[in-house]
Amino acid sequence: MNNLVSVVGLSKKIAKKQVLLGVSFQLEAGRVVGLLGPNGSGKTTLLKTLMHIYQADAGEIAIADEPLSFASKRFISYMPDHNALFEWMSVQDAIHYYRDLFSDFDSERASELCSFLEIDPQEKLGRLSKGMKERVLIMLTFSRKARLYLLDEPLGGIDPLTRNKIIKTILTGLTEECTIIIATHLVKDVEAFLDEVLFLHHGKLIFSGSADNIRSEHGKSIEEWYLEVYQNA
Ligand SMILES: Nc1ncnc2c1ncn2[C@@H]1O[C@H](COP(=O)(O)OP(=O)(O)OP(=O)(O)O)[C@@H](O)[C@H]1O
Repeated sequence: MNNLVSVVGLSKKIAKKQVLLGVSFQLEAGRVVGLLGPNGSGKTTLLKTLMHIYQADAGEIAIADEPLSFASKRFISYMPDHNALFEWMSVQDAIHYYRDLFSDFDSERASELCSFLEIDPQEKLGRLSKGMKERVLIMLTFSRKARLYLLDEPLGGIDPLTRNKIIKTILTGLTEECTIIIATHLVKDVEAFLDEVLFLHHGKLIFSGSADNIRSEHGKSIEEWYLEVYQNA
């Protein structure tokens, strides 16, 4: 099977700090991938580089067999780790904003997700709690029919009920044509539904592999394996 994402030798410096160094990995379509690592390990920087917000200093990135360029954004749906929308907007305004920006935006799906996630489209974003803002962002992200979904800490600081709804939304968004990358340090919260993992440590990829192999070859949960790999890094 062809790779949907190919990253070879990716390096990136920010403000003279080497944030990513020689990162290489390949991902097939139809996978949920955990981009895991402690605070400051480079997860957000890697997602922003895949989203073409940051330019790599070195390395090659290809998405769906095309070298990464500004045009790649047409098939990448990105959920940032904070609300990047305007506080004065209503949810409905945000839906219209996304619909105008992205030709793959599915308004019917947005409406279904608003119902499922119990989002009131008339509500102003500035008045929503953190958990409700996360629901709005996940609704917008998965209302697009993208090939690659990049989610930055989608479960950080939210209650278990909201977390379950967000996880269900992520899993119903998975098709054979797309891949979902979830950046998080909350390994336990995501490990049950990951197909692959990437472990980042001080900007280097110190482990990549399939979740099934970790369980069968090493006889460990992903969290146990994560702790062991980082203790020895
Ligand atoms: N704009 C910036 N200016 C200076 N340093 C930066 C900037 N952005 C990131 N860094 C540094 O790069 C490193 C990696 O940051 P990054 O946000 O990618 O890590 P992360 O794994 O996503 O962390 P977290 O889990 O805390 O969100 C950190 O040491 C951070 O301080």
